[in-house]
Amino acid sequence: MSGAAARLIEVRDVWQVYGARIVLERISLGIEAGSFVTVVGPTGCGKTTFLRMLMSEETPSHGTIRLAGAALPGEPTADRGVVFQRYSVFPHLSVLGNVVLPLEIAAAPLLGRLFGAARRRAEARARTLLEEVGLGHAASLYPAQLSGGMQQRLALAQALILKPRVLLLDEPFSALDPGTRADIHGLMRRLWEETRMTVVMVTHDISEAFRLGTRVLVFERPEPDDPARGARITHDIPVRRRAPRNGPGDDPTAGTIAREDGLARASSDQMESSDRIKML
Ligand SMILES: Nc1ncnc2c1ncn2[C@@H]1O[C@H](COP(=O)(O)OP(=O)(O)OP(=O)(O)O)[C@@H](O)[C@H]1O
Repeated sequence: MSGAAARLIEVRDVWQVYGARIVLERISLGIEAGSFVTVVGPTGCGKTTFLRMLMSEETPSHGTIRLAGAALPGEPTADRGVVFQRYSVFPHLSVLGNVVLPLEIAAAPLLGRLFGAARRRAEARARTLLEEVGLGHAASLYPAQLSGGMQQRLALAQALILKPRVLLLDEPFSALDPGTRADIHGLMRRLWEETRMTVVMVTHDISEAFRLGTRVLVFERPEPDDPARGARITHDIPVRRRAPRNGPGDDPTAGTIAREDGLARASSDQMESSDRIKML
């Protein structure tokens, strides 16, 4: 398959303008099916705005976004799952109920409920996924009874139950403590490897961006104080991993990340940029 044919998302000359303020300008890129793209950049540079456009929660002021060769639908669709930093799950539903709900809405959009055998099938599917994300024991609990890490595992399960082609993540792990975050990184990579879905993740954490991503995009405003200049993609960095020591079943998040050789040569500029971002 040629590179162009494998592109699932095609962004062409996208701008986003709010009143007199240009937030994003000249954003063009292709995202290959199965890639894990991470987006970093200073606060307020338009990362979430970019993600919201991929979700169809916002329309670009200018330019086009295509998904699988067709114009992006005008509203969010089940083939694009999403997880936010917080509040992705419904507090009044049990853990199981939260994961069954997307199946109910997809199968019975008017009632939003399934009954009898259809409900049992949906619950069995949800329980399997809950086991996969490490929440098999927590199916009858409510979100308020879960730790932050468990809530984000639940949010991932809820986003994955409809098997989206694209998973959009907006700082999903940033509120977690470092140990919990490391665990969920392992889970995220395993889910990504198993499903081969395409992931676009916004993060403030540059080491997380390189640990999880196959490609890191840096958004930056060339003139931060000039409202007439929006952010652009200033660096587009492929990431490759060294093989794990004991084979592919080993720790998928082992921190052995290296840049593509060609880019390593140009990386001092990029590291300066990365350091700047880290400090913001
Ligand atoms: N609907 C809107 N109307 C007006 N301005 C908006 C709107 N949405 C976002 N903005 C502005 O666009 C800019 C970019 O916001 P965005 O949330 O995309 O940035 P970000 O890079 O995700 O920031 P952070 O890293 O702090 O989360 C901000 O100045 C924000 O105030």
